[in-house]
Amino acid sequence: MPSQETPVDLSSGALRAVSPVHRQYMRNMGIASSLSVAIHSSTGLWGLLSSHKQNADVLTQSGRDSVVTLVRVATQRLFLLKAEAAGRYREQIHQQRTVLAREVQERGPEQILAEHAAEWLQLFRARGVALVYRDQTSRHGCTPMDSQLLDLSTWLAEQWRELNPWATACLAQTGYPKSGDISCGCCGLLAMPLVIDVTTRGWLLFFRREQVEIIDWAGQPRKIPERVGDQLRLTPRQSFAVWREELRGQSLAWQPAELAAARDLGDDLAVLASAHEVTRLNERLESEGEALARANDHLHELAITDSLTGIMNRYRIEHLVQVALANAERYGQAFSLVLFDIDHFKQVNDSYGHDEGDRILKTLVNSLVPCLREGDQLGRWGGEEFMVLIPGTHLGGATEFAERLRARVVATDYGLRDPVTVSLGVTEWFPGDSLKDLLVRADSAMYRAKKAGRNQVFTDNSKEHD
Ligand SMILES: Nc1nc2c(ncn2[C@@H]2O[C@H](COP(=O)(O)OP(=O)(O)OP(=O)(O)O)[C@@H](O)[C@H]2O)c(=O)[nH]1
Repeated sequence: MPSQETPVDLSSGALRAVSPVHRQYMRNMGIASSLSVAIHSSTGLWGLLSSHKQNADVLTQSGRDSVVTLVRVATQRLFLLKAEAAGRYREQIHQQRTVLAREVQERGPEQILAEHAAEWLQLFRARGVALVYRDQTSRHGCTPMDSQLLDLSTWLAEQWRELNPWATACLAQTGYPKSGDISCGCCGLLAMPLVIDVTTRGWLLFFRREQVEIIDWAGQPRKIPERVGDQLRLTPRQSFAVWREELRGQSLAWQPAELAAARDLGDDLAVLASAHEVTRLNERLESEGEALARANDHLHELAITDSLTGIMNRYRIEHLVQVALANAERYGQAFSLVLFDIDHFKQVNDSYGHDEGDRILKTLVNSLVPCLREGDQLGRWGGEEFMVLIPGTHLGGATEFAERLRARVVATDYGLRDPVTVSLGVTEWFPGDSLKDLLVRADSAMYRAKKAGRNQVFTDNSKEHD
């Protein structure tokens, strides 16, 4: 045979020399003939059927072929059973995914896990399942504690950047530094990374407890090398006496089908989690938007309202007069203004106090509001001075209205010894008027009413005579 670097694969060779180690083994075991048939699965050597005989015996070709055929038939049956079991498992996982697909976005991943935990524990032959994301944990069954789960997921995120599941039957052998702190007895971990959004990662974690495995070998299976001269030689097993091996610190191994199932369920859970996040975010934005709109309305209301009397403030009534002016210029819509001021209000304050003065202001406003027609606008011009904008009304009608206001003020009971009266100035819009023109005329009319003895209505129609 030509010398070469790599050993020659003789697995399918029918006739080949028996290795010296095997001959030694046969001598050790006191056997003179042996027959071994390899069992291959799609992924490689799966097992070996081995039989021995004490006396030397030559198996005929047909005898050998029969044994090989029998092994093949049995192997096929075995793999068929395994494939059926895998099919049933896939079907169960498929059912779980169908259920998840029907989940509504109102339910968070924690709730979904809580509902399915029992089934998933059974499907994954696990003792505990946990979900870790956004520094929150939710767990079911036998799992490490919350702080340990957070620590474990941080470590996993550093170690495992892939989007496939990561699994071990023995956490202590993975290099996880805090595996000794985990006291729940779980040593097997299947961890599926969840991609919730660009920045948020989570973990779906399944835990298995230690499973002490006792294996009875036909003889010590490990071949121990022995030094012969300056060479190392393998010493094959010495007898068929049962050699018992006890495997500790390991969980059941995670099967490829279980890893695939964890990936499918994890992906579904991640999709549900991100859909849930989007729904929550929208709800929050909506309610924040509504709160903001309410706050804006409130601010606007505050900005245009007189805090003492609750009617419009000067800013607002002045704005409305400007709007009326623009409409009057464009469409010729008439309007009038009444400006009035409480007479000797300083005396009211001086005699009864400022609080009492405030009360008079409020009482006066309340008594006047019922006199207003729809469209009339009453505002506080400042201090004890008020303005009424009367749309669609000429000077005559506005003067009658002002007179009614005056009479109403006098007729109102303020609970004071002295009567409360107002002096009123009335003016009407004329084409070409500016806001200032209107205000000057209304003010001068009111001033003349004061001058004439107060508690009177005066008009300023000076423009009419211009
Ligand atoms: N209580 C109270 N008083 C106010 C308020 N705003 C203005 N005043 C008072 O109203 C009074 C107005 O006094 P003056 O401008 O001298 O006028 P008057 O006493 O009403 O006299 P005439 O206008 O000439 O009839 C002052 O004493 C102000 O302090 C207010 O919101 N509350």
